[in-house]
Amino acid sequence: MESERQAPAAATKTHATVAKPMLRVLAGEAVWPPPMWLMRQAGRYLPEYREVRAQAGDFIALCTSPELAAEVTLQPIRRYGMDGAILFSDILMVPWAMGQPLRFAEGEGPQLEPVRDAAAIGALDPSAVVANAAPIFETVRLVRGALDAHAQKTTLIGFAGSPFTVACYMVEGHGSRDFATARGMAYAEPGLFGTLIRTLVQATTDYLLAQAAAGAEALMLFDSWAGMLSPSQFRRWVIEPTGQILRNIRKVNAGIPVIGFPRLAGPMLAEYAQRTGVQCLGVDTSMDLRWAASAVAPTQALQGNLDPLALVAGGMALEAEARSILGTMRGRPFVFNLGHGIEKVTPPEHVSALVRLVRTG
Ligand SMILES: Cc1c2[nH]c(c1CCC(=O)O)Cc1[nH]c(c(CCC(=O)O)c1C)Cc1[nH]c(c(CCC(=O)O)c1C)Cc1[nH]c(c(C)c1CCC(=O)O)C2
Repeated sequence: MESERQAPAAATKTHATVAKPMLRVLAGEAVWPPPMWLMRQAGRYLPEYREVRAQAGDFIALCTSPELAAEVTLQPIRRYGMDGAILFSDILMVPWAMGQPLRFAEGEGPQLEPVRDAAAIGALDPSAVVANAAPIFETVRLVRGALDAHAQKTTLIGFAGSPFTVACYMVEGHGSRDFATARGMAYAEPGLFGTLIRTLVQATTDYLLAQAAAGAEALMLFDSWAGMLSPSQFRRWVIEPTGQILRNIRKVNAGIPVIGFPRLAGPMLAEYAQRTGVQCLGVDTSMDLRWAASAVAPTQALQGNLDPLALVAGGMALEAEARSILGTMRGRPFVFNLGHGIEKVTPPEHVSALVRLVRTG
């Protein structure tokens, strides 16, 4: 879309999806009150999620059981009427689908068999992702079918991790404060690290396009650890691969909007916004929204950035933070969200209070 102000909804009614508030925002329109959803909105803070999770057994089984994964995707939509439904899966399902052994150990987070040399990286099979991730695309089909059946205005969001963040876990083998092994490899063996990133660009392109073909209406790239990089490394390992994925997607799917979330990017957000081709920028809690609005094009949407801990606290602290965000973003294409994933200790009724507050603008 060329300008902030769009034709009235009536003029575009022939395309039912255009009326969905989140898609209008991603197309550059300042819809008010803003559409909202929350990162990690399906998860352990919801008793109904914990029930299905227990039924599924382990986390990967849940991600690869289409009926159960569709059910947990829809739980926060039923409970809160969110404008966005994010596919229930995980960014590490791409390495899993390329053949890297993965498990989610209780209380320890993800554990992967690290890939640190040419043999291990060469053994990864990006061309196997679409076949191995078939149950995940089936989840997308089921969720989209359920949303369409109820003529819901909720937008179905597909996602992947960005190559850099996924590579961090693949090289390190687990979560880390600083991902020093992965970032060290990027400096010491840029050719090898580059091979891993290129493998991930291919796998991620295919994976996202398959989600779009199955019914995802928007896509999001999570780059949780982008903010650890120096500016030159950020250009090389975040902006370039993300831009490549966007160009690859555009060759096949000209229209699907993409949200990029380079967490803790700071002032590098401006270059990321200009050069990657994303329609919307996810902004983390640390970022001043007024600055972010000045750093991106007026038709580029912003999404964020309530502190997940304000949502845990609730009450006046939550209200003040949420109102400040709304006041700053009024008049711009904006999707209300958290600045990072919801905390598992979040009282579900605080989410209800937030939804009421945002809905009244
Ligand atoms: C880095 C990252 C991961 N996964 C993800 C990221 C990027 C966003 C971020 O920075 O938080 C993204 C993600 N993970 C999950 C989703 C599902 C959709 C949603 O947002 O509701 C999404 C979009 C489910 C999940 N992914 C995970 C859970 C918890 C598993 C469980 O239920 O036991 C869920 C609901 C596990 C996971 N997955 C990952 C870690 C580090 C962990 C362990 C930490 C934790 O347990 O919260 C990797």
